[in-house]
Amino acid sequence: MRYGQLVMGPAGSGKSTYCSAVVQHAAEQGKVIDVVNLDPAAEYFDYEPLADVRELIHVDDAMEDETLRFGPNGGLVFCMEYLLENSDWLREQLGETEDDYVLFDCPGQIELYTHMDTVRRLVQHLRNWNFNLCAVFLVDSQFMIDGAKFLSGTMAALSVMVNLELPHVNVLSKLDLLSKSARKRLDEFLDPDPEHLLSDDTDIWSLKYRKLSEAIGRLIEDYSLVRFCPLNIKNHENLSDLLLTIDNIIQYGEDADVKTRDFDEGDDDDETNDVQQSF
Ligand SMILES: Nc1nc2c(ncn2[C@@H]2O[C@H](COP(=O)(O)OP(=O)(O)OP(=O)(O)O)[C@@H](O)[C@H]2O)c(=O)[nH]1
Ligand SMILES: [Mg+2]
Repeated sequence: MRYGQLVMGPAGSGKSTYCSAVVQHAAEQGKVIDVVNLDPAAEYFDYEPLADVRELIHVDDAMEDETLRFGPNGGLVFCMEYLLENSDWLREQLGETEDDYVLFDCPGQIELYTHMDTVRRLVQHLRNWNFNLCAVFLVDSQFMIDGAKFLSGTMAALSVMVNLELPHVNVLSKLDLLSKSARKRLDEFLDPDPEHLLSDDTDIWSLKYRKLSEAIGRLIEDYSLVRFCPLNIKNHENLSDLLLTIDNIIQYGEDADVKTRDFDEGDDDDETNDVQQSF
């Protein structure tokens, strides 16, 4: 079994920065976590990727091609399709090492996750290659401190959850950038009461669609559909807690122990040894 996080979220939500921080955090504990860049349009990240989709196809290839003539968005969709058609490339790059832990730094084009099936098909491949995956969906906390934006961010997260059918963790990123008063307000959003959140919205559009917004808010609340983990990437403890949550979901660590016993000692007649091992 191998382990992976599919790091997703809107453009600029902090995906690549999160990947670097996780790699560094793991390294400080003597663990190796790799990152695969899946963004064909990436210009900058400061991790050393295990694999980089730009070596297979770059968004410029799709845009500069005389017959394709894509713009940046269509180009990106084309590149992701191309990656799927050439999934053997990714498979080779990933190798077959047991117990590997890989972060997949995805592009920031939200429609790839919300309603297109590109990422869903990628997930299928990764599962076939023995990856235990968790979707990590980042949303910039700066956009989440007003009622309407919070609902819209929540709906985006929900639509990814429904589309991908993967274990899912939502993360409110860039907490370090929030002012003190904004951080206080954020508490209201972490355990949201949508009716209260929407009571501040007074513009005409909000008033007109108030009932609809309230109904959506109630749905999210009543069914506990979406929860967010706040992340201040500069706070080690905070990052540790988040990673622990994710590691539990993908059973990182647990499976590895079980496997050692099952396969290495399964044929061993010495039962006392087995018993000792399990404690
Ligand atoms: N202060 C602060 N800045 C952050 C944090 N995360 C990201 N940033 C900044 O936000 C900008 C975008 O971050 P990226 O990590 O490139 O975001 P991304 O989601 O990978 O962006 P795309 O790949 O373009 O979709 C960069 O200038 C980062 O330095 C954070 O936790 N705190
Ligand atoms: Mg990025």
